[in-house]
Amino acid sequence: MPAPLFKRWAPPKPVAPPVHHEVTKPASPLNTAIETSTAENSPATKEARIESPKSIKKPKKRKYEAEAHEQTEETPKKHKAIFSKFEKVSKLAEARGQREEEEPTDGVEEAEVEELHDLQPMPQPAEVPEPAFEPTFSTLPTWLAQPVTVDASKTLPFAELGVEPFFTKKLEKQGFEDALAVQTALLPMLHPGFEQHLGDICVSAKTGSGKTLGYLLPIIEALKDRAVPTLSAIIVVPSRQLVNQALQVAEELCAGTKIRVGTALGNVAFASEQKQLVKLRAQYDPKAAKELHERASRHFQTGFVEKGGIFDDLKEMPLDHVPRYDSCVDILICTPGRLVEHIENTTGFLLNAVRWLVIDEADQLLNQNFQGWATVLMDALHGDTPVDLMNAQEHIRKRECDANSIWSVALPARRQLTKVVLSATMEKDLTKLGTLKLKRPKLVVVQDEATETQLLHNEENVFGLPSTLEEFAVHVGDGSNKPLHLLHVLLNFVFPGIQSESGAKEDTSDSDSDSDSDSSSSSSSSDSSSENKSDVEKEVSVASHTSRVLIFTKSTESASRLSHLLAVLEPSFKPYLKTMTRALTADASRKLLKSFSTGAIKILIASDAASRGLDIPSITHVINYDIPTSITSYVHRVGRTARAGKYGQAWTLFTRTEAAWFLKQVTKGDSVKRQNKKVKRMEWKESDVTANGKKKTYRAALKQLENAVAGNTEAG
Ligand SMILES: Nc1ncnc2c1ncn2[C@@H]1O[C@H](COP(=O)(O)OP(=O)(O)OP(=O)(O)O)[C@@H](O)[C@H]1O
Repeated sequence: MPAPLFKRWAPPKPVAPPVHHEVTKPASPLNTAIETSTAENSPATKEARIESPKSIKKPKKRKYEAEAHEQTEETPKKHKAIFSKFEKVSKLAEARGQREEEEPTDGVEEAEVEELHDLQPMPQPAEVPEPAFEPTFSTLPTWLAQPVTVDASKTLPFAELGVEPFFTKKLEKQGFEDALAVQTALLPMLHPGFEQHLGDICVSAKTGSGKTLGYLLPIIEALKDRAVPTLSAIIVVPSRQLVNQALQVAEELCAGTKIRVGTALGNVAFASEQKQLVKLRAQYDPKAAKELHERASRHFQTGFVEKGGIFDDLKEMPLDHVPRYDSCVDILICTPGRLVEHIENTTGFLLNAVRWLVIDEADQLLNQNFQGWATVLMDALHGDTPVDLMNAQEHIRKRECDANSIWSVALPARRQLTKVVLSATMEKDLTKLGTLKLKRPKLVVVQDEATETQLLHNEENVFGLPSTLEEFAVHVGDGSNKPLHLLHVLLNFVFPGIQSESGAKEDTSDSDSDSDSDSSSSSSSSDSSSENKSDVEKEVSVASHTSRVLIFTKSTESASRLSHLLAVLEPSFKPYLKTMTRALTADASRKLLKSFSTGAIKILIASDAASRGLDIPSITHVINYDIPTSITSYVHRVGRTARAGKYGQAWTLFTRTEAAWFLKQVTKGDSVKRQNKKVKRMEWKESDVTANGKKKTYRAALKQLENAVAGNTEAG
């Protein structure tokens, strides 16, 4: 039972001096220390010390004073009042102590005494929980932080979006009934009308969501009645393949109009590409011809004459004629490198009439920025046209501006230029977007409703995957048998039911399922595989199979090696297996992709070069044989399947050393959003993939490959 408050503060009772204390003890420090230690060891003091360390000192001091008062008769008068008070208090404390000893306190009183305890913490109101920190600011500008969002499932008839019947009929013929989500957003923003956005547009929409038609359709509609070609739209894409792909979509839409679509991708000699883009003609203008000849002669005297420039062309002109340059195309689809070459070296290649600049796969293009293409392009677009190449309107504008005429302000604007920047992995990186000199930009984000808040309020880059995509991951140990694991996936999940020529096909029903939480998914997938097997005839040939698989490797060399190994491991694949390498000409790669989309080829092995934009709707499976090097690369690779609402599967083989990055960043990281779906882990025993002599065949195939690399003629 704790002692009452007052008692603890009361000094000890004055005691009668002991007999041997006749002589007053000097108050030496040593004695004080002894006294202190004695007092400290007494039970009362111990109790007080437990209650409060402060309460130890005061009574000791007072005890000493009381003793001193009793023992010394020469107490100064001025301390009398203090001593009398002290005595009163001591008596009071003593009386109370006695009373308490006589009347034992019950629990209620105890509680009351407890309340008087001065060192007990006062009862406090319950803590008000602080709301989690939510920043009310964003480091992003408003247009990036608050994008226009469109639900990925939204579709609308093209006619409702103001598309002319001429084009709606065409689209219907192609099987496009309704506009997809990204198109429902882009068409009104690019069509002239009250919903038109008078500024630039950035678009972030998943792979295979129909971005190409979304930007091409309004441009082609606007140019439909064009009679004389003028370079009005430039579409920049990162690879030759994508140039051809966009060209195909544009040509289908332009059929029946006079719109001319040109390309610049470096597949032909530069001089002939120049002739395809710009036409030189002679214009009768004696005054201008005289001036130009005078300037040309001054230049020829200095010796600094630009080869292939206007003075060079002047030499070819008849008397009193000046060179004039006309564009041969309305829409130019090009790679950035070739575009820069034309801007710098093709006389008369002018961008003064360009009304649309489209940059597709923008994140890749801006990350590479080879030859500083963005800066060169922006200078050409926003800079002044050289005087010799100005059109009539530009000449008038220049004259009025030079004369400081008030009419210069009344002249029509140079032209309305709209930039459309698109990607499935659009990065909110202002330093990169800054090079594009965007004016009044708007960001359009196409996403599933479920992920809306996550994507919008996240300043990090978050990329969505098509909702129709199913992902699988296979751990392949140290990777020494990776080709055999790939073969296992091909035989059992991509081409189920085929008759294996190697006779090495095993049954998946005895494949070991993952024992962790993903095991259900693993077994369910095995089930789906066996369902597939029952769907197709028991033993079908590769030729009649509907699956098409795109296999990604880390380089074109590994693609070639893998192609060789697969052909040896499973000879039935050989006629349907091809490799896409950089060495292929544009024509050869176009033919290859065509036979892949028609089904003449079933397995295409490629490097990352094929990961962007490649649109072959019939691809049913993507396999990452070599793990991608970044999340963006993963998103683009797997996005080659499950396009435009079709079902698709993506498989990734990962080794022990790759597991940490892949599982943490790709399968569980926050950067990839997959609508309550998970990457399914698939596991089987190593013996499953090496059984039936496959290991032996694999070793023989490796040996053959070694010989082939060494140039041994005996190699098969
Ligand atoms: N309105 C539509 N209805 C049905 N299919 C469409 C429609 N518009 C486009 N498609 C089809 O969708 C597929 C994907 O289109 P597209 O290549 O433009 O996608 P993308 O968004 O550019 O993809 P990526 O980011 O991978 O380049 C194409 O095969 C195209 O024919």
